[in-house]
Amino acid sequence: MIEVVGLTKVFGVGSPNPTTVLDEVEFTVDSGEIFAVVGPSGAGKSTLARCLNLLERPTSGKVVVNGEDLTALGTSGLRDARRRIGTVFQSASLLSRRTAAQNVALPLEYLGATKASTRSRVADLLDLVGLADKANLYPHQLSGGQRQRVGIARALALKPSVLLSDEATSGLDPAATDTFLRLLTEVRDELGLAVVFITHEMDTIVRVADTVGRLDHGRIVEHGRLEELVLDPDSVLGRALRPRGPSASATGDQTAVNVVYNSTTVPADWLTRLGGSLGIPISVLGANVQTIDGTAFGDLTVSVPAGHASAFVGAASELGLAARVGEAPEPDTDPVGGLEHRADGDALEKKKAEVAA
Ligand SMILES: Nc1ncnc2c1ncn2[C@@H]1O[C@H](COP(=O)(O)OP(=O)(O)OP(=O)(O)O)[C@@H](O)[C@H]1O
Repeated sequence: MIEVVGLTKVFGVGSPNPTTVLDEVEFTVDSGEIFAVVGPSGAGKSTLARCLNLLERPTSGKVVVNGEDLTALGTSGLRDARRRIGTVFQSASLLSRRTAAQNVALPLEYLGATKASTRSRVADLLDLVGLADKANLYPHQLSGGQRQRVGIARALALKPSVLLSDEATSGLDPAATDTFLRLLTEVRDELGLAVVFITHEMDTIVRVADTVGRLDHGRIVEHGRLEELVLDPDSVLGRALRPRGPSASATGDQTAVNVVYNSTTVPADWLTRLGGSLGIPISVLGANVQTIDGTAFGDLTVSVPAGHASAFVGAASELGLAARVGEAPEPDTDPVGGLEHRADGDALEKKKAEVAA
């Protein structure tokens, strides 16, 4: 379990122009839970990742893992504390002159583990991520997805209780992303990890997250369980998690109504029922239905004859749908920033050095 309490990072403290990049960030991730953090470019995601794994000292606030405040530790304690949080970076950040097995062994060697115990643990870890047969290959001989799996194995080498995934699926093709996400949920379940999953890819969140937080200007401005956010017509995150193409517009004598529902609380034939009970024609102008954890979540815009919109909203609410007059609103903020960003060469080298240190 990881608890983040009042986490604040100010760059340039004491300078004339200090910059507050993280501002009282708070969240808790239980063991066995995946918490996704999403936010536009510049929101503070990388800084949050670096403060969580203590590569960066927060200005104030706490990072508490299984009851122990890691931020209170001195420099020598910090080295040990880092072991409790394993990190998978963007582009895996493997050392190019080491084989897959040697990369996974790195944290163990650093810890001073014996050669025999390192060999056995590395074999187990590569087996866990499905790469036992690639142990002696170098990073350039592996696919991007395989490199990320080596990254997971390395992050798990010291048996952390928290796994931090920092834009780890950026740049992976859909199949490799699928494999990575499946592996993430498997290790979460098998090892009971608390996972902090930092990303700008909303579709990955829908597939793995239990809870989601939206970071904006260094603050968590929205936070909740995935299913609740998806069903909330007023949530910026919810709208971004329900991607939908443009809807047709309601014609002159019709009114558009936006409807959001989930299949566990709404009868499957809700549309027919509403049309029948109200005695009006209902047309679908646009729709998205997606399945999260076996439950279908729908977001529709329908048109009803003008003058019947309020009656439709009332009847829909009685059936358990969230309905309101108007088209589905566009997000007022783009929570993902819409950018693919990749670590540049220097940043990668820096991260590699940090991992190796
Ligand atoms: N060392 C630093 N000194 C001063 N400002 C910094 C420093 N590092 C980051 N920042 C600023 O903090 C803000 C957040 O940066 P950060 O890299 O954490 O955002 P991000 O959400 O990860 O962005 P992106 O998605 O584009 O990578 C930015 O405005 C950035 O300029």
